[in-house]
Amino acid sequence: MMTGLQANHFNAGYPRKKIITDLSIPGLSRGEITVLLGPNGSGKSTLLRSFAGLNHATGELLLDGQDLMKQPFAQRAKSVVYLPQSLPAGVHLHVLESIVVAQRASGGSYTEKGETEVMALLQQLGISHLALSYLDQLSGGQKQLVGLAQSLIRQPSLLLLDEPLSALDLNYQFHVMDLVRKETVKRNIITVVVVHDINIALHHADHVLMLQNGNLIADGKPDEVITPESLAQVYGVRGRIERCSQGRPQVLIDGLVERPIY
Ligand SMILES: Nc1ncnc2c1ncn2[C@@H]1O[C@H](COP(=O)(O)OP(=O)(O)OP(=O)(O)O)[C@@H](O)[C@H]1O
Repeated sequence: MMTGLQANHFNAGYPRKKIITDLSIPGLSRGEITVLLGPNGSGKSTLLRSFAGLNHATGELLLDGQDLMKQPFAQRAKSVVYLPQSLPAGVHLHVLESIVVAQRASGGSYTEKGETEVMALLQQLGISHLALSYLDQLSGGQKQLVGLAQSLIRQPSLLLLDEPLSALDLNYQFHVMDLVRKETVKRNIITVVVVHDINIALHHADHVLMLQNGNLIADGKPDEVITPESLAQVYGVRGRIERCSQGRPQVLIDGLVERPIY
């Protein structure tokens, strides 16, 4: 049986607006982080939400050979977790309660072992001191970390994170991507993360997908996908790939291409 995630002739969008058309992804492996890149409005959130069954979509979406599109929503929600760009506002629960609710939503029950697991996760994320704080009293970055804890505790096979770093400082961005990597490997799950920072993708991704106008225009290893040519074509910028002192590639942007594509 083929393990991992595969999409065939996948279409997604809104009642009067097709966004993703005839997209095929040959394979995203378990134990790997895939970063989904693309300009604003290119369809990244639409694609992630439709993988989670939250948007209208057609086509085939195979998780370990099983077509998620044929599963009832409740069944799909046991293996696929989508973390939106921001948590819903006005939820008057404290952090611990909100994570217990997430755990129960996936069929888990709050046992002593479960409680130890929740506290260990909060500790790893550096937010155990916030366990009894109310969600609506947290900073944007703290809310993102709680959202990540709620997602991980649900033990998905497919973890979809929509801009989980956008409110985090530089140190936390690295810390969180490191943690996501460890959890992805330890739990042997498929993780797809939307980020805008190309250097985060170069540094942390095993695999990169690049979207433009709802089309998948590149799919491969970070240094195969992130090239001066793709940066010019997709983002309309002139970029160089240089090596930092530790030999890692990083992108430097010199300016816009003369005739921007968009
Ligand atoms: N609920 C909706 N109804 C109709 N059109 C929508 C809806 N949500 C998004 N769109 C449209 O779908 C297209 C893709 O939006 P999407 O949010 O998927 O892009 P994105 O790549 O995630 O963008 P960003 O980087 O800005 O978050 C845009 O043209 C947007 O206007």
